[in-house]
Amino acid sequence: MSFDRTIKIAPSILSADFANFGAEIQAIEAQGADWVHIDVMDGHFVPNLTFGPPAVKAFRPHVKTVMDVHLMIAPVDPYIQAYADAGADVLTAHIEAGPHSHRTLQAIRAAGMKAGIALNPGTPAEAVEHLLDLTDLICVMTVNPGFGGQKFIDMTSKIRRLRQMIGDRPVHIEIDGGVDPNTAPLVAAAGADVLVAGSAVFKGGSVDQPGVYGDNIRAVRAAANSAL
Ligand SMILES: O=C(CO)[C@H](O)[C@H](O)COP(=O)(O)O
Repeated sequence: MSFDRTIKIAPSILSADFANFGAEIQAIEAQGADWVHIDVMDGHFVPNLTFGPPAVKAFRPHVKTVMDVHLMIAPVDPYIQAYADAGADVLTAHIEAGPHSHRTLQAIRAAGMKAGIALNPGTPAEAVEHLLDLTDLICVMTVNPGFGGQKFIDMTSKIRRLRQMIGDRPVHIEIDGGVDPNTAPLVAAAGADVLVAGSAVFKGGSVDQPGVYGDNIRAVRAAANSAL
């Protein structure tokens, strides 16, 4: 996985047809998705339950791009190897999930994955300042995590601050929650390069009408690029 700061669209399969993940992943990739975003929720760190390592392993053969796994679980450390074995390319843990994020990021890299750290809307940019040399991606939540389809919370000043703190390090800033053609320009202008979008990509489409996914992905990408 090489680093660049061009806009990347990462559809969240939280908004896909849960009875048809393989075909949904193939459809979004064929329609221009750059990464595939997988939301792992434990019903404890967030009030919703989704996938575990066996499901992520089952998605792996369908993902030809980047499998971006976002852990909304606590604790994280006991499960890092399981997600490496499942084939995650990027594994992101929340800074709020435990007291030892420094150790967690080291363990994710040691297991052969890119290491991400996510911040809830209430967590300031400075919380990850000591982690910048250990992280490949900072995920800025623009909703309170747990569900798709929520209203965007403006975190543009946090994104700007993070980009300033990151300097010339090869660190992605990913935005997760409420990203659509209206909000994408705000976050792109502030310095984000990976845009997670669930509802905005999957709305109106299906594996039988995959062109809608393509239209939706192009609309988010064009809106983001128009701000650069
Ligand atoms: O992490 C998430 C929720 O915790 C989802 O990835 C996120 O909400 C994307 O969905 P949408 O684009 O519909 O807001």
